[in-house]
Amino acid sequence: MKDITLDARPESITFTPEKTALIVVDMQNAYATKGGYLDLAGFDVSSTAPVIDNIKTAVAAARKAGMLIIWFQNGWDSDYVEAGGPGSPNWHKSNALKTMRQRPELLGTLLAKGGWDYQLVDELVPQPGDIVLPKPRYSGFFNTPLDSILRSRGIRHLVFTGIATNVCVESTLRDGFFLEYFGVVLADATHQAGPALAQQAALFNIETFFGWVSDVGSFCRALSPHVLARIA
Ligand SMILES: NC(=O)N/C=C\C(=O)O
Repeated sequence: MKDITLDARPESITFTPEKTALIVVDMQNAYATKGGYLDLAGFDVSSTAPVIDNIKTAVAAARKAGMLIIWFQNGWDSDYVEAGGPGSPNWHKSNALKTMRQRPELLGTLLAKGGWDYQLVDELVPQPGDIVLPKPRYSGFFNTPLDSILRSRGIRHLVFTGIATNVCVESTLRDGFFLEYFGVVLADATHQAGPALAQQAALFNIETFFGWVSDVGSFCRALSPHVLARIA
């Protein structure tokens, strides 16, 4: 197992691919497809197609390099018991729940397990050996087995892709920081919920306070000698 060095901001970062996970956050129809939750709630999802392509490229490179791939799906049971009632801030702040309160005909559809909105987009298909994890809140560390999955494999470095940069990606990376994980975001494999400034602000926060920011081209370039060495 050899280390690789990835060009990143504010400085390059070195890690062992076999001891690193690529985390794909919430690439569900809800967040990336017209007619899904974000679109119905008034967020712009018109430029998510290149992000999906870039995630596909990053996942393929990571898999060849021996990295663990973890896919998150955000949501709840179709009765929304897991979402929490009025006693939970989630009930008050979740735009999916708010949208359904405004449009009761959508109840049971947005972010509901088993439905189209909850499904990963057609272009991104987990493979045997990948791990698919449901999560009930923005952070992938909250009420999920993520930490023990990573610790049991000796994984300390996390490479993040997915939607939304400023919500679930940033929340998971921040919680990882507090748990002593090194978090890197591939900026062109992420997309914000909200205006472009939300993307810039999230990347600024990550680069300055919580982790590192790179891109899919740099990630693939950094991994390619490692992939060739694994094949030889
Ligand atoms: N996956 C996310 O970043 N989600 C953002 C908002 C939401 O789920 O309401």
